[in-house]
Amino acid sequence: ALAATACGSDGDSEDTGAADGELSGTVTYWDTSNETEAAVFEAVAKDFEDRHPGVTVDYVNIGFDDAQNRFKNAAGANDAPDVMRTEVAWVADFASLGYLYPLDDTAALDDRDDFLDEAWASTQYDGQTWAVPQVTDTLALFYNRALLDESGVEVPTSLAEIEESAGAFEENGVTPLYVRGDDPYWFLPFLYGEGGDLVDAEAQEVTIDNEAGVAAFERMRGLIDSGAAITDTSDGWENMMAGFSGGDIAMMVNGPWAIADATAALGEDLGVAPVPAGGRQQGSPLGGWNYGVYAGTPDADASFEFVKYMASAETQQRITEELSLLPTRASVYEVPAVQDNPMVQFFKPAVDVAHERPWIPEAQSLFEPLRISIEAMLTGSASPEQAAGDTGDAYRDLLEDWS
Ligand SMILES: C[C@H]1O[C@H](O[C@H]2[C@H](O)[C@@H](O)[C@@H](O[C@H]3[C@H](O)[C@@H](O)[C@@H](O[C@H]4[C@H](O)[C@@H](O)[C@@H](O)O[C@@H]4CO)O[C@@H]3CO)O[C@@H]2CO)[C@H](O)[C@H](O)[C@@H]1N[C@H]1C[C@@H](CO)[C@H](O)[C@@H](O)[C@@H]1O
Repeated sequence: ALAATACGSDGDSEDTGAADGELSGTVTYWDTSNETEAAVFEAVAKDFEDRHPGVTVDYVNIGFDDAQNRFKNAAGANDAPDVMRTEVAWVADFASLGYLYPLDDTAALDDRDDFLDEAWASTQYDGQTWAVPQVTDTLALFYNRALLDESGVEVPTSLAEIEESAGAFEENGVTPLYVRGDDPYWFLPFLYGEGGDLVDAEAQEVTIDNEAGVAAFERMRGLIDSGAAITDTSDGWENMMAGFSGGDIAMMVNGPWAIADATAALGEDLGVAPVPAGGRQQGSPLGGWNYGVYAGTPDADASFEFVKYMASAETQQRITEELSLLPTRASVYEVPAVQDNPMVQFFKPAVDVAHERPWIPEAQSLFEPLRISIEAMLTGSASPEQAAGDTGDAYRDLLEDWS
């Protein structure tokens, strides 16, 4: 039975025909966070029950791989979770399919002006708000201070400097850099570093196979051929974290979701810096996550109040204090405990200059063809030029009448 009274954040309650202040129902929340993050996100989600004894929170961690398809399959079968951790590039996709609840006039959207512009942008589609921001992120260079000091290497600011450092590291049996070859997101700093991009959404033009795009594939290929970087076409996350945590690899490119594990392994030896520049400039992608409400959620008021609680300044502060993930509310960056967090001090300015992607429904579908082309290049079945060209051809198939 649904008896729901929406309680505003200041405790007043509009009676929606139920016992005063009583919110009831079940909220199933699908989370994609990694193992270390999940411990915190589950505890935070379950604490909602203390505030609303009539509500049961069913926290389900489904991991990241295939999460997008799993939600779409579940929604297509009208069997989706009430609230879904929605990656910034999934919002337009899910909304265009009618799978998300429009949140503009619901309790889920509280103090909307407090959200960072770059986080808010990914929640908008076709003039409406389809999700509420959770965390924002970008990629950075994680390095092991002890290994750099032992080899007398300064923190590199460019891929060329990383190639130059290979000799010094080799003398200590250390590999300079790990670059993921199994996750196309990790290709973006190479692409932006050459002044390129996947597409030009304004001009409706595919640009991955232009001169800058080809240069990016060549830059990645060259870094690996030089011996300065190692990579894999599968199990990249596990291999990267094991090598970096174990001291075999001096540097890795990664995001805030890796801070907790990297800090546990390296402690004070962990340093972070901007991703190294390519041949033209330095650039890193903007990523992140939002809360989406399933369009067919049966206990809508409970789902809205759950999202309002999870995206609240109080909850965001707790998540940053426990995991060093980046808040999406400006007010949370004013809290001393957040201001004093060295990881926030580094990543917030990095996010402010990160490269935004076009929030169009097709945006998320550009990565799989890129992943396939990168794998072909790394396994030697495609030259950098062929890899760029194959990706461009795949994009033109996906994006009808784009040039
Ligand atoms: C190929 C995939 O391309 C896209 O994904 C992009 C994504 O759009 C980009 O924004 C970016 O995401 C960042 C993210 O912003 C950043 O926060 C971080 O996330 C952390 C969490 O922080 C951390 O908590 C934890 O969760 O761990 C997370 C993961 O680290 O890192 C993410 C990048 O990993 O990069 C993604 C590309 O990977 C598609 O959306 C699909 O996912 C597609 N895969 C499917 C394609 C299907 C066939 O079409 C195939 O059948 C299926 O089997 C495949 O699954």
